[in-house]
Amino acid sequence: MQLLTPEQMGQADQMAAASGIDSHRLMMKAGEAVSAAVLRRFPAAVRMVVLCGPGNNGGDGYIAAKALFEAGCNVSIYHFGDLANLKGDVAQAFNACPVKPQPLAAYAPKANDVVVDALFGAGLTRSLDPAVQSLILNLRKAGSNVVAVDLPSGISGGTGAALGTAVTASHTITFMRPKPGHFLLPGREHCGTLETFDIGIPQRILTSVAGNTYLNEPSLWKAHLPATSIQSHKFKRGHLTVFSGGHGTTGAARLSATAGLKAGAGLVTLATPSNACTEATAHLTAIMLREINNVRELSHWLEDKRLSAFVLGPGFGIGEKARDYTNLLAGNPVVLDADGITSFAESPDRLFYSLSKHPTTFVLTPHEGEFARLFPDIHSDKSLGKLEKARAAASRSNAVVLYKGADTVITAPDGRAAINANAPPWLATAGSGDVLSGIIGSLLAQEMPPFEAACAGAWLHGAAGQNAGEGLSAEDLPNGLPKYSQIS
Ligand SMILES: NC(=O)C1=CN([C@@H]2O[C@H](COP(=O)(O)OP(=O)(O)OC[C@H]3O[C@@H](n4cnc5c(N)ncnc54)[C@H](O)[C@@H]3O)[C@@H](O)[C@H]2O)[C@@H](O)CC1
Ligand SMILES: Nc1ncnc2c1ncn2[C@@H]1O[C@H](COP(=O)(O)OP(=O)(O)O)[C@@H](O)[C@H]1O
Ligand SMILES: [K+]
Repeated sequence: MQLLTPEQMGQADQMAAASGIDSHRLMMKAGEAVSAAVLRRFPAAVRMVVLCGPGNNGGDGYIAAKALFEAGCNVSIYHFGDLANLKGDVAQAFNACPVKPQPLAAYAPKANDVVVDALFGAGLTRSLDPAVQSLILNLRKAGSNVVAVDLPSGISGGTGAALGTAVTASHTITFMRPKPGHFLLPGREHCGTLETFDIGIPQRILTSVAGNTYLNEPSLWKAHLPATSIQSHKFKRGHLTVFSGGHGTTGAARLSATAGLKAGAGLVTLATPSNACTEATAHLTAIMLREINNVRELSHWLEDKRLSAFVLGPGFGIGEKARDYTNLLAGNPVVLDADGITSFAESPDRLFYSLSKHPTTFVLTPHEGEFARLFPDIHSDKSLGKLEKARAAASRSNAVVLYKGADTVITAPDGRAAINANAPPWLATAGSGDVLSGIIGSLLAQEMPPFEAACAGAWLHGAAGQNAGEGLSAEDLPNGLPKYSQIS
C-alpha cells in the first residue's frame, strides 16, 4: 500500500480540481463517509459533537454534521477560529449546515459524547492553540469516544509526531491513501482503528504524485520470496554464515542462526572462535560449526563461493576484529547488527567508505541507540521524522537501513521506504533483534534483494511475534514464523 504525505495529498487535490473534478463534491463524499462511519460504529449514541476547524478538515466536519442531523441524530457543533474567515468549500459546507455552531470554549465534554474531530487534518503546520490543547485534555479526562477526520488533530501526517497535545481517537477515517503519520509513532497510537475511504480522486492522479513510501505488506516483496521447488537442494537454498562471539557470548549468534535456518536457508554455519567451539557444539545440531579466529581464516573461508550471506554483530564483541571482518565482507550480502554497528561508532565514515565501493548489499539493523552511534547528526536533527532519518542514513551509508522500534522503518539508498506496523509489543524482549537479523540473513542467502529481504524480514518477525503470542521469549520466535506459501 502506497502512502501519501500531506503535501502529496494536497497536490492530488489540486490536480483533481485542475482536471475538472468538483472539489466540493470531494468534500461532500469525505464528510458523508465520516457520518456513515460514525453511525455504523456508534448506532446508539445519545449526542454527536462535531468539532470543526477553520480549514477543509472543518469543512468535512460541517458536511458530516449535516448528514448526521439528517439521519435523526442529536448533533452539536463547536468551531475553532473566526467563522467570518471561512472560505471556498468550507464556507459553502458551513452555509449549508442546518446546525449552528457554538465557539469551542463553550464545549464541556461528557463521557457518552461521540465526538467527531474535524479541527485539523493534513493542513496542520504548528502546535495547536493552548485552548484547543486544553479541550483535548478535557476530552481525554471525560473519556468521550472520538472519531478523527483524516488525522487526529495535533498529529503530523508526514511524521506521526504530536505537535503539542494531540487528540486520541478510537477511529480515524482517512481519504484515498493513508499517510505516514497514521503508522509512525506516536501517530499510530492516536489513530485507533484506521479506515481509508475512496472519495473518487482518480488513480492516475494519485500515482503521478506518489513517492516511494509504502506500508510494509507482503505485496511489496512477496514476488521475491524464496520459492521451494521439487528440484531444490540445500545449496540452492543458500548458505548463511552467522559470526559468533567467544566463550560465554554465543547465545545471540545461536539465536540468529536458528532463525536463519527456520527462515529457509539451506545451510547455516556458525563461525566461532576456537574458545567457544565446545560451548557452541553443545547447543547445536542442524547448524554447522566452523572455527574462524581472525581475518586470515575468514579470507580462507570466503574462498568457498557457495557462501551466500552473512550476519555479523549479535554478541560478536565491539572492536577492531568486527571492523576488519566487515571490511572483508563488503560487497557480499551482509546483515550488520548490534556490535557490528557499534564497532563503527568512533569512525562511521570507515564503514561508509567501505560500502561506497560496491553496489548495495548490506542491511544495517540499528535500534535507536545504535542509529545514534552511526548517524549522530541525523539522529539529533529535530526537523526530521523517523522516515526521513532512515532515508538520510540509507543514502549516506549506501546500505539498506532497517531502523528498529515499534514502528520499524526500512529504507534503501534509492529512496524507497516502508513502515512496518505488524509488530506486537511483546517483541520487545532480549534476543528478539538477534532473531530478526537471522531471518533477514536467511532471505539474503536465498537471493532476495536487500530492501525486499529487510522488509520481508521485519514483517515475518512481526508475524512470528503474533503467532508465538504474548509472553514469548526470543527462542519461541523461529517456531512462530509463518509458512511462505500461506502468506497472502
Ligand atoms: N486531500 C483531499 O483530497 C481532500 C481533503 N479534505 C480535507 O482537507 C483537509 C486538509 O485541509 P486544509 O489544507 O484546509 O487543512 P486543515 O483543515 O487541516 O487546516 C486548516 C488551516 O489551519 C491552519 N493551521 C495549521 N496549523 C494550525 C494550528 N496549529 N493552529 C491554527 N491554525 C493552523 C493552516 O494554515 C490551514 O490553512 C484534510 O485533512 C481533509 O480532511 C477533504 O475535504 C476531501 C478532499
Ligand atoms: N514496543 C514494541 N513493539 C513492537 N516491536 C518492538 C517493540 N520494541 C521493540 N520491538 C522490536 O523488537 C526487536 C528488538 O530488537 P533489539 O532492540 O535489537 O533487541 P535485542 O538486542 O534485545 O534483540 C526489534 O525488531 C524491534 O523492532
Ligand atoms: K482531525
